[in-house]
Amino acid sequence: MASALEWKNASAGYGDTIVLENVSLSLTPGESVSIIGRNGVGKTTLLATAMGHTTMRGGEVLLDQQNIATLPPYRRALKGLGFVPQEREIFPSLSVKENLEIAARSGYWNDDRIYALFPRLRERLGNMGNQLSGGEQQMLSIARALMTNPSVLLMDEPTEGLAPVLVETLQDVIGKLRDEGALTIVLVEQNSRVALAFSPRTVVMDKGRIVYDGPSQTLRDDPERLTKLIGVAE
Ligand SMILES: Nc1ncnc2c1ncn2[C@@H]1O[C@H](COP(=O)(O)OP(=O)(O)OP(=O)(O)O)[C@@H](O)[C@H]1O
Repeated sequence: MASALEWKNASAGYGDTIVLENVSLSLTPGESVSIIGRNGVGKTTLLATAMGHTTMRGGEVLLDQQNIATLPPYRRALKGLGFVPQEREIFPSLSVKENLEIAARSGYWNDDRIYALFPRLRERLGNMGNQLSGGEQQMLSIARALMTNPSVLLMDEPTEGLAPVLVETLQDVIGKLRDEGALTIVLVEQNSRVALAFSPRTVVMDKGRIVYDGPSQTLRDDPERLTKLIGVAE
């Protein structure tokens, strides 16, 4: 099947530093994949390279089979790449409603669908971005990306720093997104339990390369192998 998003022999980094080395990864439309790996192996850089926030040294990034590697980030967003950054980056002096409105583009995701998915945000519509808990900020960051009606959603460690109960809420939300089936989703996740539960396919990165790309079940069934791959038992 044709790919929705593909990194093709992608090498990329920051200035003279190369972080990603010849990475190839392809997702079919509607597919979800989890990316795991220890700190600093290049998971964020993989997403940043799709978004155009790194210096590419070779290879291509294809969205709907079109090479987007030379486009600036905003053009990639307009073409259907949605991004939920690790830092959340919501606007602190805009209300929840304004944070959502500023991103809105017509399509499947509208106010009603967003509030059905995130009832909590409906209750906080008038709150400013800086008057939200960490969990609410994370929800707003995902909601804002959805309001752009992307075809591919890249999420960078959405559960980071959240209390266990909020991790569960968020897991429910991203599970619903996955089950709707229309979105292609790349989830970068430190929490390997969350990552392996989220998608049937998991990619493990190490030192800027892909060292495993296969069923999540295989890693769930073989904790020893998982530990070897990511160096942490969870
Ligand atoms: N803006 C930047 N400028 C220079 N080097 C960077 C920059 N961002 C990341 N790096 C370096 O690139 C390498 C990969 O970092 P990256 O953030 O992609 O890893 P990661 O797997 O997402 O880690 P973590 O799980 O800690 O977020 C690291 O060595 C990091 O120091």
